[in-house]
Amino acid sequence: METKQNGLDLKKQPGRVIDKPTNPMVTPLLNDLYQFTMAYAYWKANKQSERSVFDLYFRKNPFGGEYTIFAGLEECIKFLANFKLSNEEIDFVRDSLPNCEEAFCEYLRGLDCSDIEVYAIAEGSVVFPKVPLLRIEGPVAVVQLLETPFLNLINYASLVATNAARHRFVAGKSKLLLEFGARRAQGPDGAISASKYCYLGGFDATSNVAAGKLFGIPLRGTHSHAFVSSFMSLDEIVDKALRSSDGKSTSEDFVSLVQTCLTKIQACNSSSLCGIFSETNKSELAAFTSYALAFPSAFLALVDTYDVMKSGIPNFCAVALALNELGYKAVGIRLDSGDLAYLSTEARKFFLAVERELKVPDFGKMIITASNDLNEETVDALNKQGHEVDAFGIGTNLVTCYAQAALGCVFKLVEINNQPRIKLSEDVTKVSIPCKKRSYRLFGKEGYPLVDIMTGENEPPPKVGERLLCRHPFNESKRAYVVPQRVEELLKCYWRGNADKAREELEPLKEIRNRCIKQLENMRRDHMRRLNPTPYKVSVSAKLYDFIHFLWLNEAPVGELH
Ligand SMILES: Nc1ncnc2c1ncn2[C@@H]1O[C@H](COP(=O)(O)OP(=O)(O)OP(=O)(O)O)[C@@H](O)[C@H]1O
Ligand SMILES: O=P(O)(O)OC[C@H]1O[C@H](OP(=O)(O)OP(=O)(O)O)[C@H](O)[C@@H]1O
Ligand SMILES: O=C(O)c1cccnc1
Ligand SMILES: [Mg+2]
Repeated sequence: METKQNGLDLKKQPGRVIDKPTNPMVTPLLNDLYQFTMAYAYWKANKQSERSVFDLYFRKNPFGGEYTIFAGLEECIKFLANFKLSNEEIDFVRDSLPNCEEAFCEYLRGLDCSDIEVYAIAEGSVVFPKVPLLRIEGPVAVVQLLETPFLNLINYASLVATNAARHRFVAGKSKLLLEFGARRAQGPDGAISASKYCYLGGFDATSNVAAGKLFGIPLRGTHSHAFVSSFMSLDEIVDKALRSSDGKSTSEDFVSLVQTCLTKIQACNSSSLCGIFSETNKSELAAFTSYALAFPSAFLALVDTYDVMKSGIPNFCAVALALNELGYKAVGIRLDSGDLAYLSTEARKFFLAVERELKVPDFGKMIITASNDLNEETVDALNKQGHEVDAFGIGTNLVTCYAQAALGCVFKLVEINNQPRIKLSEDVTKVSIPCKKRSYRLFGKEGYPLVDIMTGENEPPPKVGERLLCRHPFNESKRAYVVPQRVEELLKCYWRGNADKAREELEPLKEIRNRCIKQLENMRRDHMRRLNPTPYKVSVSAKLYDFIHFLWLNEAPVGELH
């Protein structure tokens, strides 16, 4: 039987209060039925406590790339710390299993994760296929009950974090990336998880208020077309007074001030301004003016409701100039349709012309935000054409991971009762790597990671400056000697029921995000490029290679030809 901590609450040990999972739906029942049927069958066979080791890993990087961002670990640890089946849940399991004996229910009632150990790569790390992201050890029936929830918590988190990182890569470091996906995400958890993990993957902010509150992610937003089209005319604006930013004076009629500014722009004889517009849409001007009255120090406008260059931009500039006269600085515009390269360039020219003609310092530096079905390809295309966008608002393609539906992490038994296990397949990429293993990242002379290597648990670790043979796990001819300049052990202990032994603390999201950004910056550029990136090498030690192939031959039946 599992060793209990004498009824001690695992999540409330001194100095180690671990919250519940973010989503209250994450309970032991968020599981596949077969985990419970297997748990029952293990229990019937009196095998439930056999010490097992499982690896959680993926087989192929997503989005046609050669890297993945590991995310979701914190939620797994929260799940472990709070793992307990309620009486109601046990009743449901009893009713869901045929012939369930009461003694099994008693066994379930006593289960927690005090006898589980989890070793993991730090969340936010750049990771590669086949290398375990997590190694989970414990009584086989309990570990089996962790498979589905862990995969659920890691698969989407890592996929969307990787998607975010890829968008960051094409957009470049200097651009502001805003996640706008809540309305298009796959349900409430999709929205909350997307906001969290897009931030982890390098986005700057989210429009999702709940995610801002839950995780402290910066909130950003503009306004929608509905706000613009809800206005009919300037006469709707009743309270027209606006105090100056220093509070020393008040414009009693900000609407007239805006109209005067519009006339000023119209009267400019600059070739960049005149001829572009004559009459602008007055209901749009009313909307912008109202928005500025509500947010004089954070004014920005969605300028594509009627016509970007003939109406939206001149109207925005009129309101921005009026604000400027009262000591405020407008923030900028959002473009949500049309040719974003062309329109952003034209908008910038217009702002610069206003700066020059009307002598308004920094007017040319207005922030131009672009949105509308953006994805890696469109951002890349915009870069190639040349554009003046400062911020990208990205929703649907980012949070739904439109380019790839799932990461495909798996959870495989690699050892039980100290006996290594292997899963064979016709497809070599699906053969599991047996044994309780350690893994290391080896860094080269230039500071970049060169190769990840897995070894048996008891092999001596790779040493700096010492030549080491790294072998492809399945392809005999692929091997290389490496002399590492730095060695980093990848798997660290994040959970053990026995709180007296050291384990890694859970980190704030911001630190995880920093790790992700730093590690991505330290990858060799050819692994990162979008077209035909070079695969990063994942290897095993010579000893583990030999053992894998010995076990493979041992387990694979010899065919007979007739
Ligand atoms: N310069 C550009 N190069 C490549 N793609 C672009 C460029 N500008 C915009 N896009 C993308 O082209 C698509 C245009 O979308 P769509 O055909 O729906 O037109 P739209 O501008 O939204 O028109 P509408 O106002 O009628 O909705 C979007 O996915 C957008 O991100
Ligand atoms: O395009 P996404 O990447 O998903 O970004 C979010 C979109 O959501 C908003 O409008 P919405 O799409 O609801 O309306 P619209 O398509 O008419 O602009 C916004 O204007 C963006 O277009
Ligand atoms: O704030 C915005 O501009 C926004 C938010 C969500 C979706 N689209 C746009
Ligand atoms: Mg849209």
